[in-house]
Amino acid sequence: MNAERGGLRTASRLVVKVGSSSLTTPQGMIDGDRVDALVDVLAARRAGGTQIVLVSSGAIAAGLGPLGLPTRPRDLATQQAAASVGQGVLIARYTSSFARYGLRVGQVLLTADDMMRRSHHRNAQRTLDRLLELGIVPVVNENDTVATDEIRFGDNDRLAALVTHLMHADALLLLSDVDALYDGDPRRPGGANRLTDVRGPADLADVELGRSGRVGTGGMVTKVQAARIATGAGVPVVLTAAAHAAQALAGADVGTYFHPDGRHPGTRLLWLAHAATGRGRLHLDHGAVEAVVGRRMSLLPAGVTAVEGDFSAGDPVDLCGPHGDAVARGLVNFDSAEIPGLLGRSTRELAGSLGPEYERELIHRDDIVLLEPDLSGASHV
Ligand SMILES: Nc1ncnc2c1ncn2[C@@H]1O[C@H](COP(=O)(O)OP(=O)(O)O)[C@@H](O)[C@H]1O
Ligand SMILES: N[C@@H](CCC(=O)OP(=O)(O)O)C(=O)O
Repeated sequence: MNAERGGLRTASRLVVKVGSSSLTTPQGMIDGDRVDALVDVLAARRAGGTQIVLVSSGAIAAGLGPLGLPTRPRDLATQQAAASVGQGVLIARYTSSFARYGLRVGQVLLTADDMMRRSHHRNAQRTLDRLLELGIVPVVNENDTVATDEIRFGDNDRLAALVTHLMHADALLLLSDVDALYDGDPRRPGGANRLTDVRGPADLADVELGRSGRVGTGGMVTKVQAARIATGAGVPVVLTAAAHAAQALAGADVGTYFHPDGRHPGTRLLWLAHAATGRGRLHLDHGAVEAVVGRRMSLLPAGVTAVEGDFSAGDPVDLCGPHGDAVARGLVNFDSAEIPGLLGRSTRELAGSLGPEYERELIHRDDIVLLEPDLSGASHV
């Protein structure tokens, strides 16, 4: 075992995320044996005093069988109906499985909004902290039944990374039906090579990130995004198969180890960077892009040429350059309906005609993160 992987053995707070494919049968039923096998590993670790937050997918997949659906539905309403049925079945199974060890579980359903808005975020953190203090194993999933297409995570990989950061966990374990990240989809003929370590984006340059299997949603793209969120916040990540969970937690050389890069960005900007996409778009002229991206200044109405979308003050919006590409994301100070009347005007002029409350930036510099133009949507925070 190398010293770095040993950190998983000594971690006192862990987030473990398990994907749908590791918990359900091809017929859309919970695979009780696999749930028990995972719980055996987690309960053993709990007995050693480690606090564990379990982020579990599988609600939609577990709802397919009971609803008589042969495959995962494509439309959101049926997915939500399946999740509504499946989440109950899933949590019941975890409850009885952990009860074999005298452990209780607490169901925590979160939305992207809960991760993004400061007050919700604090609330989620307090609840999870309290559950851990009480010796409960929180079982987290996205609140699929209320999430809409625009604001949902859809996969639980990024949600798990944000929970890791929120809870100041020492490590994140991502469990899937594949035993590691490979340089290409291992299902493809010809085979692929396992990556044992990822130290930064350069190690991923030649990796083909394929789509998900039958019941999962994110595939490797969201797992790598999740790993970047967590490692960017200074937390190591191991990606491996659920069957290797015990070895991974013992620090053995299984799966792929994503090394932390040591930076600890503020929680708020981390949510902003990795929240669901902006609720609207502000189009900036060259000068405004230079000010916001180049000099890290606040965004003033004078540099905005157009606004798109229907959003409220406090919502995240994407800031687009003259070619339409999103270069930054920020929490806007005005409703979308108010903004057209402010565009191109100086704050002094606005204050003179509309009142002193308009003498402010559209987005304050402290509420802006810059976006990387790559697959991750991750940012320089
Ligand atoms: N480069 C890659 N390395 C490993 N697995 C990959 C890669 N590209 C695509 N995959 C596929 O991603 C799948 C796991 O993603 P997904 O089905 O979303 O899992 P989960 O339900 O566990 O979240 C694997 O079954 C694998 O075939
Ligand atoms: N919240 C959803 C997660 C969807 C999903 O398939 O996620 P994953 O298996 O982690 O790719 C569910 O419980 O079905």
